[in-house]
Amino acid sequence: MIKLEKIGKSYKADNEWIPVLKNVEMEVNQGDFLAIMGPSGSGKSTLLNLIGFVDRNYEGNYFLEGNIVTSKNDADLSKLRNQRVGFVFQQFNLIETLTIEENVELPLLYDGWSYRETKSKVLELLEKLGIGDKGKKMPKQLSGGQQQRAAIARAIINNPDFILADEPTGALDTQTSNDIMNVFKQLNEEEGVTIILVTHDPTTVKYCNRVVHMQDGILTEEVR
Ligand SMILES: Nc1ncnc2c1ncn2[C@@H]1O[C@H](COP(=O)(O)OP(=O)(O)OP(=O)(O)O)[C@@H](O)[C@H]1O
Repeated sequence: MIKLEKIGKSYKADNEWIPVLKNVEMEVNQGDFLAIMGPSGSGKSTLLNLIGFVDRNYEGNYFLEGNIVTSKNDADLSKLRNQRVGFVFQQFNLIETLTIEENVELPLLYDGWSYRETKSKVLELLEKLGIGDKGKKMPKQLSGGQQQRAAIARAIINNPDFILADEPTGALDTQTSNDIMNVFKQLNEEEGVTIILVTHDPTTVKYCNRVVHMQDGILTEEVR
């Protein structure tokens, strides 16, 4: 599904180019639940942004379903981002001035759906994620775990090919972290949703079926 070949990326600091990703080779298959682990500053978020079509300044080749992504322009990349990827972040990143329902329906509206069509789809998904009664609330009125469920709903509402989750349990207590990881696990096992998770937390890794480690921009896969 995703294939990265010899990916390299550097940032310029004080007139010097600092390599952040070095010759990264990676394949992600449909249905994988993959963890990316590694110390702070090792390049995990840089890699995630590249996989999520946020960044296109890198060396090497990126293939999605066998098609090369590397040479696409910004407009094509933003279309891919809207249709193919769901993002989940540590701080939830819900829009504070919109209700939960409105937050979750946004990706559908961007995709050209009418308000009338989105309603039942949003309500069904909120119900499935255990926050069916929270649709009319504002994000601030929900607990961290409930907000993350809403963010997951927003990430999967338009059936993306894969979810990119950047430390999605980093702001949650242990019990709520486990609840959220179980939501991901259920989506992965029951609906075949492909998930790529950046995490510092070894306890979240037991939910994943593959683990890769990033160290100074070099990616290696753990043999399990
Ligand atoms: N826009 C940028 N300009 C310059 N340097 C950057 C930029 N973004 C990231 N870096 C540098 O690239 C390196 C990798 O950063 P990245 O955010 O990918 O690491 P990370 O593994 O995700 O870290 P963390 O776990 O702390 O989020 C760091 O040294 C960082 O300072």
